[in-house]
Amino acid sequence: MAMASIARRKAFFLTRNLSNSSSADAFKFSYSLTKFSRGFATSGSEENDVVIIGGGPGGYVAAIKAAQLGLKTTCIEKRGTLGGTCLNVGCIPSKALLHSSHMFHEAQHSFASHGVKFSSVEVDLPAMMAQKDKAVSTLTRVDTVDGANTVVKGKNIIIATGSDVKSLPGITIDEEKIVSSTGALALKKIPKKLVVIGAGYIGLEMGSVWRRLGSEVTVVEFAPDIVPSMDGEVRKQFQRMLEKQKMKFMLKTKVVGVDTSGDGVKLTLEPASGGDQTTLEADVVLVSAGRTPFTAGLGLDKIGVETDKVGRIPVNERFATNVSGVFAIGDVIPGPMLAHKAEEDGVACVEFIAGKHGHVDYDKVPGVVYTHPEVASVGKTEEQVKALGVEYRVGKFPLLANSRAKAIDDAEGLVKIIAEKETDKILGVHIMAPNAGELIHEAALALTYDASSEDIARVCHAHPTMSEALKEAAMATHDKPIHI
Ligand SMILES: Cc1cc2nc3c(=O)[nH]c(=O)nc-3n(C[C@H](O)[C@H](O)[C@H](O)COP(=O)(O)OP(=O)(O)OC[C@H]3O[C@@H](n4cnc5c(N)ncnc54)[C@H](O)[C@@H]3O)c2cc1C
Ligand SMILES: NC(=O)c1ccc[n+]([C@@H]2O[C@H](COP(=O)([O-])OP(=O)(O)OC[C@H]3O[C@@H](n4cnc5c(N)ncnc54)[C@H](O)[C@@H]3O)[C@@H](O)[C@H]2O)c1
Repeated sequence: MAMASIARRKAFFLTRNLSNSSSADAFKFSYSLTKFSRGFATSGSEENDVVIIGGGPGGYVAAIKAAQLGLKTTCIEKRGTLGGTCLNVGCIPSKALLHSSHMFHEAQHSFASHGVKFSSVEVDLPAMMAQKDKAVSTLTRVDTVDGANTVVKGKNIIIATGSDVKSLPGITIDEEKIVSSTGALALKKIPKKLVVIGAGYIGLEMGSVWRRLGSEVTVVEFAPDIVPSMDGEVRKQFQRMLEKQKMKFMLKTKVVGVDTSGDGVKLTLEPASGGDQTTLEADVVLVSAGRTPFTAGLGLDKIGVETDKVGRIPVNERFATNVSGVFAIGDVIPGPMLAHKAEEDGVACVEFIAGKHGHVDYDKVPGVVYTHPEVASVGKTEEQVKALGVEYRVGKFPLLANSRAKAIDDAEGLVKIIAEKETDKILGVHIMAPNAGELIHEAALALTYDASSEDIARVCHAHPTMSEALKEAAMATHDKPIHI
């Protein structure tokens, strides 16, 4: 039993494996604790202004913000470390492996053309995993303290319990042969054949990691397209690029059975619309068909907090649930399941609790797939704009015409801007580029301030940078680009 505190931040964090107490009040939990930091924690019957359940990007950010606003705050986390899914088994370890595997791939396939030669290059998987673990552990600071049981009370409760992998009927995740993202981040050897179920964020990122390290990767996707939420034109180029990297796709296909009785796994597949079955063999199968809100053990029904048919907790614009004093944020509520969105929820939620104003615009939350090149977007896709019946213009600029991308010989991709025809207001920006996840924020800022494509085009951009591709695409939207 442990307590974690981030003393310099003044919020108070408890980490302990929490299960619902037998009490009818679902939010009275017992803890072993107690050591308090800077007067922001509570003890025994002392009441907090805010109690936050879950120490992921939603919960811990809400806790820090609440403490900054002078609210007496306790954040309860059942893991031994803060950071939630994102830091422990999500964003950070996956980006560490994406980076390491990209370096290996570059060393194998690109260094020689830059005049960097060596006789051989090999993967040291334990060292790669150790580097990933170091990235995680240096970000999860925890001081643990044992103590006696107590009850934590709060005037306001924020549920920030996140999400868990969505299981598929008839497929049991054992984290060895059939893995979730958590298992895929910690494989002990490189699988010869990896089958990925679901061509979404996790499938394409983790599929890329293992493909670069040498696995044959086949992605089975139920929908007709990969990453169904992505702009159609960008998605087509993205798929072609992944296929060039030798990732195989079986679209409009569903997995209807798995047999793990032999050495590997035998999958039975069927067209999504029904038809003849086929089989596929794998050493490891990654289940990445989405994530589901996690509220197990909270006893929400006991206090009457409603959930929708997929288990999410509906909230209003102030993040309030249907029960007074109970709020919810992050993956457990509707909206994109992204760490930065959970953080924004957390900040806005406690601002409301503190009597201030908060705001999160889900239409302007950037999304990034951290493959190589990365694919990032903010705002609407062309399909969404069309469906709204808005008249629009599209401006595009290929990376092939960008001097920085050419200089570093990494010029696959494009910038695409969609703007309202009448006003030139930017409605959506989609970027496929090596560093698209960084480039997208200029577009996010532009959308937030209702900028026009001309506004971006008239900003002086440093040369040579890939950001110039955004400027040129903006020029192409309302006028003409210079360099094509
Ligand atoms: C492999 C992978 C890669 C990802 N990569 C990215 C990325 O690159 N960028 C991005 O934006 N998003 C990414 N995500 C998504 C991101 O991790 C989530 O959107 C984010 O973590 C949600 O934050 P949260 O605070 O809502 O929930 P979580 O991070 O899930 O945190 C919830 C916390 O609550 C705790 N908890 C649950 N129940 C209780 C309880 N009863 N008592 C106490 N504590 C409890 C859990 O232990 C957990 O630590 C990734 C996800 C995965 C799986
Ligand atoms: N870079 C990032 O920001 C990042 C990285 C990883 C995860 N995440 C977050 O984590 C969440 C979960 O990721 P994910 O990749 O599991 O989900 P996802 O929603 O991104 O993709 C799931 C894919 O699986 C497909 N699918 C669903 N059921 C299927 C079935 N039975 N057979 C075959 N395909 C099926 C869906 O059509 C979809 O394309 C995402 O929503 C994302 O927000 C974000």
